[in-house]
Amino acid sequence: MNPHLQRLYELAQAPTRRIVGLMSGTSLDGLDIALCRVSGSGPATQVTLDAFTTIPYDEPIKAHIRTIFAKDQIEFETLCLLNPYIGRLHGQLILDSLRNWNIAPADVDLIASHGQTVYHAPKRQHGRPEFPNATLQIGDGDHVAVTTGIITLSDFRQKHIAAGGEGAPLAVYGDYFMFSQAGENRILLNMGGIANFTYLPADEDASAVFTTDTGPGNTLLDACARQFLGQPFDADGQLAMNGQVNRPLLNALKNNPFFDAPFPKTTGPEVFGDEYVQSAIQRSQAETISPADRMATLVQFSADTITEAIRRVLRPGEPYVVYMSGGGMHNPALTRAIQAQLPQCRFGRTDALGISGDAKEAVLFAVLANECVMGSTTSFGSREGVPTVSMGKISLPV
Ligand SMILES: Nc1ncnc2c1ncn2[C@@H]1O[C@H](COP(=O)(O)OP(=O)(O)OP(=O)(O)O)[C@@H](O)[C@H]1O
Ligand SMILES: CC(=O)N[C@H]1[C@@H]2OC[C@@H](O2)[C@@H](O)[C@@H]1O[C@H](C)C(=O)O
Repeated sequence: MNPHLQRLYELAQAPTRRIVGLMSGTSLDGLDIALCRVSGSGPATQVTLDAFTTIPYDEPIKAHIRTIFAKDQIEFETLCLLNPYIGRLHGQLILDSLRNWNIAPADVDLIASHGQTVYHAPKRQHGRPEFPNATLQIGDGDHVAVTTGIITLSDFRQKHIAAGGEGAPLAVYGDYFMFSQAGENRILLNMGGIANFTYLPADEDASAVFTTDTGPGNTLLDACARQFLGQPFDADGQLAMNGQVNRPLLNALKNNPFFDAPFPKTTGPEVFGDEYVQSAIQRSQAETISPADRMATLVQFSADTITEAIRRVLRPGEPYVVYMSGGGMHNPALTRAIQAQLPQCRFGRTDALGISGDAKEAVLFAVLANECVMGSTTSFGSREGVPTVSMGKISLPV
């Protein structure tokens, strides 16, 4: 028997698995690496986050990824080259981090690798009835496994699509297991490049639980910061807080059928990118507004679409707690605008629940890898978009 298959068999029976979860999201800011200990499975999952780091991508890497990222037309050679390149890069960054943490690679049981999303195309978006939902993550798991010598699970989203989902959001699987709490209505709000939230009702009814994207989180704010500040993001919302919301532009930005579509739904920078903003600016004749006003309006756009989505699940008179995660929780212009519109909710961060909001998505993939190895599949009822399925492909190091 292949000794790695034997190892997987033993891991599934061990009380705890040490899993490195990876996430590199739509912000292209870098690779999130979460060193986790995971025990149990399904709703009995317990996670301890032992270490976490974000390793920023250097500018040449960001530039390479941007040449193909969320674009309809690309140079095929670049896509082909980046697939193994990113896998090896991620493998190397894991080895560097383990060295910093004084952990030997042999003491890590599994890597759970999300890869880099380069294109996301649910049916609603591509509109071609003969084709299914589709999404593409690169950074092949075989390269991660061979570079590190650690069994690697990767490419989680394809199985979700194969089983009837859109390939995202997958957060529901981790959020329900880690954060559902009887007696408290919870909203887990993640503000990355794209924002999403998970609804966790106080009665813990799995069939009512779901995660949905709401639209842009930071992606348009970051593009505006690159253009006007020459910075990767508007640090602490400084530019936004010096501007005024331009109502005609805000209304033009909000005029998109995605926002009225039923939950759960997904989107990406393929829709909400530079061209989207340019078109809204032209339609609202906002060409001459200041950079600060543009940033303030984009922040309001993210905040309005997030809060309008969340309000659709709130029952009048009931208390809710919103636990924030993702880089957007560090932008006070965004968080204040959101809080002002949800007086029915108390706000905190997932840190208060034991998992840092910066690490939450990387931890999610460790949980998904654990589910795959443990063979557990929790039913979320018959809701479309949340199939009962395990996810991840297994790459062996030799
Ligand atoms: N101090 C700060 N002030 C303002 N914005 C910040 C700050 N810190 C982080 N951010 C925002 O957070 C972003 C990074 O967020 P995050 O790492 O959650 O994105 P991601 O993982 O790429 O997202 P996704 O969930 O879409 O995959 C930055 O690009 C920036 O917009
Ligand atoms: C296709 C893709 O990579 N989607 C990401 C992205 O980043 C946030 C949002 O859009 C979410 O749908 C998803 O990631 C999280 C981890 C998810 O699947 O839950």
